Amino acid sequence: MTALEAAGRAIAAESARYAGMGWMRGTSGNLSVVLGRAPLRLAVTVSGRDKGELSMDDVVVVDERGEAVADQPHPERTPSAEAGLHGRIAAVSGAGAVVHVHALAPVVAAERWPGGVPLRDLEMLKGFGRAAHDDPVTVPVIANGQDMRALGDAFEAGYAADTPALIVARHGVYVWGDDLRQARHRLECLEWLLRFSVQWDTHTRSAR
Ligand SMILES: CSCCC(=O)C(=O)COP(=O)(O)O
Ligand SMILES: [Zn+2]
Repeated sequence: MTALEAAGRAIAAESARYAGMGWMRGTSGNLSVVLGRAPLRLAVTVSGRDKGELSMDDVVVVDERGEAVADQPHPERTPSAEAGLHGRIAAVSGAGAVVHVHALAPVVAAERWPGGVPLRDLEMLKGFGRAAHDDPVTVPVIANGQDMRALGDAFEAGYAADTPALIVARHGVYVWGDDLRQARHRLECLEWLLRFSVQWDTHTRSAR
C-alpha cells in the first residue's frame, strides 16, 4: 500500500467516526494528513462529499496553498475548499495531521468569547496536551471567510505552539497533532472543555 493509500484509508475511517459523532453533518468538515515536507504535500478530503461515506480514494494531494498537484492518481478532483488552511496549519505548526469539524460547542464558545476562549483548572486539559493546573490556555478565535490565505494569515498572527487548535467563528474548529489519532484525542478533549465552559458560563449567569 502506498503512503497516499494508507492516508486515504485512515482519513476515511476517521471521517466516518466524526460523522457518527454528529460533528460532520451534511458534507461539513475536512481532514488532512501530511505526506511529505520538502516540499509540503498533504492528502486532504475531496470537497463536498458526505464525510460519513468516504472511501480511501476520496482524497486529493495538495501543496502548501491547498492546490491540487499534477503528479497524483486523480489530479482533476476538487480538494476541500479549506485545504489552504490545512496547508498553512501544517506548515506553521509542523503537524502531521489536521482535522476540521463543525461541532457546535466551539462555535457557541466563540460567540461568548470572540477574543479567544479561556480554559483553566480542568483535568481534560491534559488530553489537550497541557497540564491541568498549568497557566491558563486561550484557544484562538478568528473571523470566518472564504479566502484561505486571509484565514491562514489570521491563524499565523495568533499562533501559539502549545495550543494545537483554532476556532473559526460561526464556522467550526481545527485541531492538529502528530497524526490523526493524536488530533482526535485532542479534539475530543477540547470539545468537552468547550462544552463545559459554555454550559458553566450559562449556569453561573442565570444563577446571578
Ligand atoms: C456545509 S459544509 C460548508 C463547507 C465547510 O465549511 C466544510 O467544512 C466542508 O467543505 P469541503 O469543501 O471540505 O467539503
Ligand atoms: Zn468547515
